[in-house]
Amino acid sequence: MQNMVILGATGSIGASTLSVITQNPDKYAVYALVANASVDKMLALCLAHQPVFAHMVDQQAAIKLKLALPSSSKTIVTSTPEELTALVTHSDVDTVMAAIVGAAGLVPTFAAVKAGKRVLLANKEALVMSGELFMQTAKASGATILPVDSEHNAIFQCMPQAVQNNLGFCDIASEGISHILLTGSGGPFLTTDLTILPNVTPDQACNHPNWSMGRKISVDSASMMNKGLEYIEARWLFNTTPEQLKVVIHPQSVIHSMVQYKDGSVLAQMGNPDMRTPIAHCMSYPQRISAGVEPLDFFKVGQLSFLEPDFNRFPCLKLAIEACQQGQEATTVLNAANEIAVEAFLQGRIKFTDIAVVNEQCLVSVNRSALKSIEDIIALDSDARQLALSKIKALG
Ligand SMILES: NC(=O)C1=CN([C@@H]2O[C@H](COP(=O)(O)OP(=O)(O)OC[C@H]3O[C@@H](n4cnc5c(N)ncnc54)[C@H](OP(=O)(O)O)[C@@H]3O)[C@@H](O)[C@H]2O)C=CC1
Ligand SMILES: CC(=O)[C@@H](O)[C@H](O)COP(=O)(O)O
Ligand SMILES: [Mn+2]
Repeated sequence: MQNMVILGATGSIGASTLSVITQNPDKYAVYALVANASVDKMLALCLAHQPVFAHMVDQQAAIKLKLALPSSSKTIVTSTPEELTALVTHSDVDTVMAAIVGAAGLVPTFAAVKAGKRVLLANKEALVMSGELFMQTAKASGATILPVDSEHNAIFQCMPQAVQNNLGFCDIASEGISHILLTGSGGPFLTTDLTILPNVTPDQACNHPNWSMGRKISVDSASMMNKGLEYIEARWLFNTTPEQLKVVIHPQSVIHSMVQYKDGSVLAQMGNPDMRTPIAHCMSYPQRISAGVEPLDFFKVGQLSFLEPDFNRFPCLKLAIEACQQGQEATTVLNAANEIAVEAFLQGRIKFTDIAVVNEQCLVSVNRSALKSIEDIIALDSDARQLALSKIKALG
């Protein structure tokens, strides 16, 4: 039996994880559920899964949850940052699903890594901000990192055992690999007339053609910043050089990524676009369990197609690839700026096309210094957020 903590339990990945747990009750137990402020969702999850702990980052939400739980409930409600660290590092915990959205996921995810847990990593922003330190810390603590993000999970599945056993420090060339092909759908605006892009609405941006996801990652898919963040994520997980990592647009999201070997072989992982597949893979690795996912029907899929990304349409992808080349400071700044810009777009304060403008302005002008610790990274993240807010204000 694996005892699990689910960071981001009320979100899309949280729901998929709990669905896989429900289908495999003999293998997994819910130790703790963690969210920010969604009291009603958390209450429903507590009643259904009866975790030992329910943690709400928002203190008012924690108070409301305590009042709403029936007196018969044994779930303990917590709320302070110290209590959250204690939860994820507790000796009873085997596995932590890291699925808080954005930079907010960094501290608890990093605590789980430092404590040597089995960490199922969906929160790509944590790796974008702290990749080098994250992988070094995992090596030192003996934590097992398993990639949940569908592309990275696909790449992982197409890698030889030696790479799977040495994430972050592998030499993929010596394993006969020439390239990783990171696939992306191109999102809802792949063929939209460029003159219309400044006027698209948040709901249109969140209307992903293939995946049902939270709003932040959905906007990132629409701008292809998601693929940029994933490019950086892949760089750290698979220790790649720029020449070893290529982005391919694949609008159907049936192939979740590929690995090209020097003998000409290309290994691809495929499946219906349903996050329960990579989640179940990570939960049971190296075994396999049922995930409740419909088998892929190739006759229904019909055609698979591939395109080269157009940086004119998707400037955020170019910015992220450039930031990855520049290093950890640049990727931390870009991630922070993007979170602020996406939130402003979702609130109707800036245009969709302004997201790339804010990101670029922050990337060129933030004051960067060497990042040696999580505290340094958080300080830079905070500065970049302030800068992004000032850039948004200046846009009018
Ligand atoms: N959805 C998907 O298919 C995929 C997602 N990912 C990654 O997984 C992560 C989660 O995405 P997704 O599930 O779509 O996001 P959602 O928006 O659906 O869920 C976000 C979760 O994070 C919680 N949260 C938000 N802010 C905080 C905070 N400050 N402290 C603690 N918890 C917080 C939310 O709690 P509350 O409800 O209380 O606000 C919620 O549980 C992201 O990093 C995303 O990039 C990666 C691949 C695929
Ligand atoms: C499901 C998942 O992993 C997402 O990150 C997904 O890849 C988003 O789709 P895009 O390929 O459009 O970014
Ligand atoms: Mn992905």
